[in-house]
Amino acid sequence: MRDERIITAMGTMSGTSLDGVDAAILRTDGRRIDVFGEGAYRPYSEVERATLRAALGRWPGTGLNDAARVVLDAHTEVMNRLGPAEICGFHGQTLAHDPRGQGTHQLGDGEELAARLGLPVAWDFRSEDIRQGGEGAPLAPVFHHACAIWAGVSEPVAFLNLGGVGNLTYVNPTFEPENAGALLAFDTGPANAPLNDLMQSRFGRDIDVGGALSASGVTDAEVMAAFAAHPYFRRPPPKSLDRDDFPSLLAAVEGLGDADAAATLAAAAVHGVIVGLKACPSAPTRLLVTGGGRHNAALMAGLSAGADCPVEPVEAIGLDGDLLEAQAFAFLAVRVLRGLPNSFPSTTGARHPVSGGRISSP
Ligand SMILES: Nc1ncnc2c1ncn2[C@@H]1O[C@H](COP(=O)(O)OP(=O)(O)OP(=O)(O)O)[C@@H](O)[C@H]1O
Ligand SMILES: CC(=O)N[C@H]1[C@@H]2OC[C@@H](O2)[C@@H](O)[C@@H]1O[C@H](C)C(=O)O
Repeated sequence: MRDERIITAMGTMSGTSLDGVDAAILRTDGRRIDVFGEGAYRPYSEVERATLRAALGRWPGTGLNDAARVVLDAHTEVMNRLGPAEICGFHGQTLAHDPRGQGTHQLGDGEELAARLGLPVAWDFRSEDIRQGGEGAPLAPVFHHACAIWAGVSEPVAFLNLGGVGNLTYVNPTFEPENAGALLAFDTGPANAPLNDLMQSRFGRDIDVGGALSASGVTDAEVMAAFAAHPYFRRPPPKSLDRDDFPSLLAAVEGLGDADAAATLAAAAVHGVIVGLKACPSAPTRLLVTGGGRHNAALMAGLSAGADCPVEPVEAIGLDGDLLEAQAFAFLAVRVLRGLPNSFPSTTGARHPVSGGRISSP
């Protein structure tokens, strides 16, 4: 008999921005969201961030003990602040992502985390999808679908996560996620990562707060034209990216003044989304933005100018854009537990729906 009990799950996400770990509680049966619980955030310290930054691009077995300890300590700390929960979804820290080559690498040992927390931990969410021919990302789409249902959305909408990388999910809530036409998902292009890198190299700061610098500059047409010609934008979805897949973008703005460089990087992030919207099976009725980039006024203004539908933060339908990805991994953990698929041919390109993930018990 199908297990339909609603259980309390905790999820965590430490994204490509390397800012810190988000954690959140969610009650679900793995199909529908029952109720959202509390959330917590544990920023990485400067020293921890430097350790993780130095590990970017590295694969397992390459002497990552210090970085692994940073990931586990930060997760244990933030997860101990929340609870109780019956299972944890642990995404880990993505260090490298090369789905057609070496695979994907999320640093963090779920077995050790389970022992530390005394709770079952679902982890390693992406590798099985890649083994089944998928991109291994994005994985939040099935959760976006559940969010649309939870919010009572009845028309097709698009969710856009503006993290280090951008990812877009088209949701038609009239179909269940496993049915054709319900979902289309893909990474749109670089989002905040190049902007953060620019702020770091020019000002020693982490982010362009509010998008103030980006909003004060002028987009460089030549850099944009070269960026827009990148073959990624001609590739049909599903498709995914690594954090640093567009190294030439940062190099291209080197000769520009600070404001124009920032404006150009923001315009580049917007470009990927506008191209992506055109790939949707039907025009979304609204673009619901989650992730830190929704706080960047230049990104939001660029999206509003370029999209053919209203652009709003996910708060417009009652969701919390700071916690959505952590909540997603709580939801995905319960789906792993119940053997429900977390990815589909239309979200990652896998040959068939894949549950993925593994569960380690304490
Ligand atoms: N107030 C703000 N103003 C401007 N930008 C912001 C603000 N707050 C956050 N950001 C941007 O959002 C980023 C963090 O977003 P988020 O936490 O969604 O990304 P992530 O989870 O690390 O990445 P990903 O979704 O790619 O895994 C920051 O690094 C910064 O660039
Ligand atoms: C490999 C990896 O960690 N990818 C992340 C990253 O951050 C945004 C984008 O690139 C997305 O593909 C994915 O995260 C979200 C949570 C996802 O899997 O849905």
